[in-house]
Amino acid sequence: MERALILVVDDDPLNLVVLSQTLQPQYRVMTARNGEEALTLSAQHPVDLILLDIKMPGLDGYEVLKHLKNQSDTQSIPVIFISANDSHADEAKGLEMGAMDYITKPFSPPIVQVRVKNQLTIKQKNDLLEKLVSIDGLTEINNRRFFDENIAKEWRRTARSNEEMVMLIIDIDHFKLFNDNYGHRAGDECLKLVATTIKSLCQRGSDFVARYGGEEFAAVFSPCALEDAIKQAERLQKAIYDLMIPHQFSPTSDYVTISIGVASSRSEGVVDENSLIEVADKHLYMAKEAGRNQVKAG
Ligand SMILES: Nc1nc2c(ncn2[C@@H]2O[C@H](COP(=O)(O)OP(=O)(O)OP(=O)(O)O)[C@@H](O)[C@H]2O)c(=O)[nH]1
Repeated sequence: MERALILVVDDDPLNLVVLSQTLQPQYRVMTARNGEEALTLSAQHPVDLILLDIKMPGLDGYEVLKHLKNQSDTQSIPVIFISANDSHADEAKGLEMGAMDYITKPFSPPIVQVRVKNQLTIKQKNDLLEKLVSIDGLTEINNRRFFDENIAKEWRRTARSNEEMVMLIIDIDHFKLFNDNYGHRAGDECLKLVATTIKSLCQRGSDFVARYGGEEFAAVFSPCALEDAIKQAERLQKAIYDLMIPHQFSPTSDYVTISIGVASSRSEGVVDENSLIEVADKHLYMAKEAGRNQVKAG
């Protein structure tokens, strides 16, 4: 595993050197001489922990912490305050604002090392927990919770940059008949295979896929033009057919097939992420009505 990345922020160059030397054997260390630089670096790099001096010219440690907590990308980075100030009121203020720990100067290197290690252990556990609650237990792709949290974020991001965003709702055809005839266990295996195939074909940049419901999946592409998403949906449809999972009870085909509804942020009637989902769902319904094993978009 890669060594954790620690950002040390202090306006005193000597402190930066001593803290870097204290941490460097075990961790990767970046340094910042002021609050502004700290915010820039933490926005640009996947920082695991910040050691933050309180009294600095310009933005002080409290203000830096406030900015970090206001940004979704940085709000979960643990912060340990380092300060010459050993007033209990200041310590309480820092912890109240969301700092994880507080070390007073002059610091002892072994204590800094232990406190850093403790916070990194907690962060690793939190990261794992965060990952686990976003993953579907059966298919091991993102779950509905992940989808709900990210569709709104993605909508805001593409709206800000005036880009086009597309959503696919993908549904396995006649899956009840599959379960009823081959058994629930075989149904589970089929779901896993379909999920893995969909995921492997949707790996570009900020694209994401999720299990949306029982035998329904969602894929979100952004930025993406509707015509390109339709081509991708057709590729998906073919890829699932090409798996040649026997489904002799399906009135549609001898193999498992999918129907896909596609909608874009520029489709008629789409004003937010909820209407995007509704329009994609409407197109899925049309694909089912038109005979299944096809893509409908608009
Ligand atoms: N094996 C298995 N089956 C599931 C799971 N989740 C949902 N299902 C099944 O998926 C089936 C969905 O059936 P329907 O909603 O009637 O749809 P369908 O039979 O696929 O028909 P169309 O969508 O109209 O083509 C039901 O039989 C559910 O029990 C799961 O985790 N495992």
